[in-house]
Amino acid sequence: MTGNHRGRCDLLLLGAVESEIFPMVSRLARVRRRSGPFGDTWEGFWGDLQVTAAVTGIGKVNAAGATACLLERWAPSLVCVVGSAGAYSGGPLRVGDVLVASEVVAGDEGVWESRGFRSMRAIGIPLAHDAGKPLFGRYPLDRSPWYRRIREITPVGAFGTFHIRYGPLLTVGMVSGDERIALERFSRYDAWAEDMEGSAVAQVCLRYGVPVLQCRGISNPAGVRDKAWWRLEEALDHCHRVLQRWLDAGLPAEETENGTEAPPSWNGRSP
Ligand SMILES: O=C(O)c1cccc(C(=O)CC[C@H]2O[C@@H](n3cnc4c(=O)[nH]cnc43)[C@H](O)[C@@H]2O)c1
Repeated sequence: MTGNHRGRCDLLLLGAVESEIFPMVSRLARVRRRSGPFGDTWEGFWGDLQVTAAVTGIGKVNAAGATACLLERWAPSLVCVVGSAGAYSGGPLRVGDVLVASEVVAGDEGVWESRGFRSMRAIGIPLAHDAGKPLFGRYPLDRSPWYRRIREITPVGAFGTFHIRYGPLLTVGMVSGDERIALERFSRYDAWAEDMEGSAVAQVCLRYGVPVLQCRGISNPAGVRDKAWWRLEEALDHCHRVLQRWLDAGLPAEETENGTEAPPSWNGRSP
């Protein structure tokens, strides 16, 4: 089915490529596929939760375009990004671990001079605003009730054979191509891992006032291009297991004394 469908969902699940969302789509009930301007969506149910899943394509432009288009059409209560990431060796993550982003950092914006880089903050130009406060490319994801809830459902530490950690994720347009670049990014941005979509999705969600969670399995050490070191399938499987635990626990409904609370807008603010 194609067209300009508009609807609503509790959860919008986004991955850059099909393998990042298909295992979750296959676990939904009553799945229905629809074509849209940014590719196909899959609508289904996880218990009572109405879930829409979509593939954004790789990189920030694909991710931002798809996110804006999907938010317009589906008005989700919550967005969740799943996928893989490369871990910086100076941080606590190892291949197979799962990183839940406490903040996502835009790693490409700023000024590149012969003597080094200057951040958006250093040049005084914000990339977005949250409740009137300028944001220069670091988007906190740890202030929503959903983030607090998932920390309770899946606390830091061992989860079967791997570890779950909560920490900063850097988004880059160009993957770290060797260990020197990875080390430089680790020191400059104070992030534990890198991906290619996270900050773009967060920035668009911020503009729409929709909260977002981001969960990535570590597929490789950042800066290592030799695929013999990569464990992509394992990383995605671990990421999906964590997401499944959240969904089984009833995300994204926010239970309160009075029943289900209206979702707060971005960053835990009230609408
Ligand atoms: O060919 C390479 O050297 C290479 C190195 C790292 C990643 C790629 C990709 O094409 C994967 C991009 C895809 O996966 C996420 N991802 C996974 N690991 C990393 C990483 O180390 N650095 C940045 N992104 C990574 C990313 O979000 C994309 O969706 C190729």
